[in-house]
Amino acid sequence: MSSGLNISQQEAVNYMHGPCLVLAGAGSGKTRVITHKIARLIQAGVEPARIAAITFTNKAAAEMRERARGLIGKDAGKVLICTFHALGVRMMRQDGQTLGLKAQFSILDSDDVVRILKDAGGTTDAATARTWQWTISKWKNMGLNAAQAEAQAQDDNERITARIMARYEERLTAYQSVDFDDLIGMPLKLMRDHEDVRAKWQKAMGHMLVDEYQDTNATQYELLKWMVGERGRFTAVGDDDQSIYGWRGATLDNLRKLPVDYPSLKVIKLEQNYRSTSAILRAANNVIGPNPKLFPKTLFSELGEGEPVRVVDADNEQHEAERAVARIQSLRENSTHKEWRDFAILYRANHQARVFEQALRRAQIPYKVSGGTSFFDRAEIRDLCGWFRLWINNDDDPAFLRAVTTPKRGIGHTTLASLGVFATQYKLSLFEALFSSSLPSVMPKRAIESLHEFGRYINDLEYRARHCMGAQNARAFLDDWLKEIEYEKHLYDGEDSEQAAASRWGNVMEFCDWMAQRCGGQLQDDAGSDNVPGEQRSLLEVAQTISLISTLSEREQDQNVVTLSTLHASKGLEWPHVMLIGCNEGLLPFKLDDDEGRQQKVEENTLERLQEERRLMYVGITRAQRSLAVSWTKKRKKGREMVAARPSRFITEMALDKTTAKEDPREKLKALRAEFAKRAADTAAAAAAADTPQPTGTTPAST
Ligand SMILES: Nc1ncnc2c1ncn2[C@@H]1O[C@H](COP(=O)(O)OP(=O)(O)OP(=O)(O)O)[C@@H](O)[C@H]1O
Ligand SMILES: [Mg+2]
Repeated sequence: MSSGLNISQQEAVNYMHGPCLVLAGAGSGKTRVITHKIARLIQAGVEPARIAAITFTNKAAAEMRERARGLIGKDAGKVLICTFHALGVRMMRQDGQTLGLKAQFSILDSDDVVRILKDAGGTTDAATARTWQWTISKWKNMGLNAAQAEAQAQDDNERITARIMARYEERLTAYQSVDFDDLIGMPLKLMRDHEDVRAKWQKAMGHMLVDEYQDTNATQYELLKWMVGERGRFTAVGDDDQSIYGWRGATLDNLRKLPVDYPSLKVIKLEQNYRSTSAILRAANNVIGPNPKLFPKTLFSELGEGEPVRVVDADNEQHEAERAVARIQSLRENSTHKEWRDFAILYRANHQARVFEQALRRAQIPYKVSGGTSFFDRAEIRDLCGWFRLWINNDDDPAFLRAVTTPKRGIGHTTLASLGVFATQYKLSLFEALFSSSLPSVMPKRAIESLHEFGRYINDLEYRARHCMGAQNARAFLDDWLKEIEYEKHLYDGEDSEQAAASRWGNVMEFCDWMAQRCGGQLQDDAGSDNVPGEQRSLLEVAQTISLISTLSEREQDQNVVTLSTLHASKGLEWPHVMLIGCNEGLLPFKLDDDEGRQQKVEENTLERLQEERRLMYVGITRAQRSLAVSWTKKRKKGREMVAARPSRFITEMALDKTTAKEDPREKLKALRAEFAKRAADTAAAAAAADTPQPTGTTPAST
C-alpha cells in the first residue's frame, strides 16, 4: 500500500485517527497522499461509503476517482469523491426539506442569477446586476442574510443592495432554486441549526479528505468543522503559495486557524517535487520568492536539470499563436512526449484563447478549451434545453421554471410561488399542479388562465415534436417555435450590447442546425453531417438525447487533444509541455485599467492582488513536467488600437536563475530552517519571559 510514497507521505497516509494537515509545495504529491489515504482507510476497515474526498473542480474529482479506481478497484465507486458544491447538493437533496426546499430544486448559473437580479432590482443593465451579484455573494459567504446585510450596511448603496437581496431571495424560494453560494451556506445552516441532521452527517463521515485546502473560504471552513465534529477525523492538503481564489473569498486564515481550532493537529511537510525538472522548479521558486511565507519551504527535484525555460517574444498575438503552434510541432518531432494530450497552453483570461484556437484549427491540431464556458453550458443553450426537457418530462420542475420564465410570459413570481406551495402540499409536480381542479382556491382566475395557456402550449409542442421527422421539418419547426416564444427579442432585450445578443442568437442558430441534422435527411448546407442517409428520427427523440450531452463533455477528458486552459482552471493538473502565454505587464500580473488615482484602499489591495497574481504565475509554471515556454508580445490590442506592451515582471524574476543556477535548494532549505528555528526559539523565549501560554503544534507565524 505504501509503495510509491516517500516517508513523509507514508506518515500522512498512516495517520488516521485525528486531524492532519499536509502543507507542501506544488508537485510534491499532496493529491497522491489523498488517493493513497483513501485506500489505506479502506484497508483499515473504514467503510468506503463513509469516506469523503473533497476536490476543487469537477474535473479534479473525475481524475481522483480514476486514480482511486486504479488503486482500490470497484470500492472506489462507493467513496464520495466530489467538490464542496456537489457535497452541498447531496446534503440539500437529502435534507433540504428541513429548510423548505423540494428535493427537485434547481441550481442557478451565473446568467440566471443576473437575470433574476435585473428583475428584482428593476434594471435592464447587466453590469449593475453583476455588481449586486458580487456583493450578495460576498455577504452570503460571510453567512449574512438580507436582513443582517441591511443592518450592517455602511452606505446607501449597500442598503439598496441588501433590499434587492431580500427580493432576490424571495424569487429563489418561489422558483425552488438555489445559487452557488447557497450550496455551501444552506448545508452549513442545516448542520448548525438542526441537531438531528448534524448527528446524521457526522455519523456518516468516517474520514474527510480535502484537496487544495488553501482555496477554501470561511463558510467552507465552518461546514467542514461541523461535519467532522469533535473527533476531527480529516486530512487537509494544501499549499499557501497556490492560493488563487482570494477574489472569491478564499482565505489563508483557514490555514492559520487550523492548529488553533485543532490543538492535536498533525502537520506534515513534503519537500521533494516529483513533477518537474530542476530548471522549471527553480523558475517557480524564484517567482514565488518575494511573497511572504506562512512557513519555510523550498522544493527540490531529482529529475535532473532538463531543458532551460524558454522565453519567447512575439510581435503580436497572432505571431505569438503561430510560435506556439510551431513549438508544439517541433516538440512533437523531437520529444519523447508527443501525444497531443502532452501539451497545454495556459493563459490569464478566457478571451486570450480565441487567437490560439484559430491558429490550432489552421494547423489542424485537435484541442479543447477548459475552464471557459462549454457551448452546451451557455445560458441560451440551456434555455432551449430547459424547454426540451419539459416536453420530454413534464414533471421536471427546474425545466418548468426555466421555460415558464424564459422568455417572460406574464406569469410572475407570486403566481409561481403559490403554485410551488400548492404543488408541495399535494405532492404534485408544478406541471401537474397547474391543471389541478383545486388550484382556483389558491390563486386568481387570470393567473390560472395564463398557467393553463402555458400548459396547453407545452402539450401542443410535445405533440408536434413527436411527429416532426427529418432535418428540414425539424429546422422549420424550431424556427417557428423560436418565433412563437419571441426568443430573439428576449435575447436582444436582455443584453446591453447588440453584438453580445447577436452572438447569442448565432449560438442558438448553430444549435438548431445541430439538432435538426440529428433528425436525419439533409439540411440545405449540410456537408459535414454524420447521419446515415435515409434514417429519420423525430425531433422529440433527438431532444431526448440532449440529456446525454453533459456526459459527452465529460468524456472529452480522455481525448487526445491539446489543452487550452485558464491558469485558474489548471490548478492541480500537469502536462509534459506547457506554454504560458500573454506574459505581459497588465495581463499577468493583471491590472484593472481604472486602478490609478483611486483612494488608499485600492492601493492596499494592489499589493495583495500582486501577491495573488504571483501565486497564479507559480501555479502556471509548476504545471510543467519537462518543458516550459513563457511568451509575451511587443504589441497588444487595446480597444481597437495596437499599443506597445512590456514583458511581465515575472519573466525577469524567473531569469534570476543565472546567479542561483547552481545553488542546491536543499542547502537553501537548511539555512531557511535554521533561521526559522532561531526565530521560533526567540519568540518562545520572549513569550516565556512575558509568561504567555504557547499554542501547541503551530507553524511559525508569517514573516
Ligand atoms: N513518492 C512518489 N513517487 C513517485 N511519483 C510521485 C510521488 N509522489 C508524487 N508523485 C507524482 O508526482 C506528480 C505530482 O503529484 P501530485 O499531483 O500528487 O502533487 P501535488 O502536491 O498535489 O501538486 P499540486 O500542488 O500541483 O496539486 C504526480 O505525477 C504524482 O504521481
Ligand atoms: Mg494536487
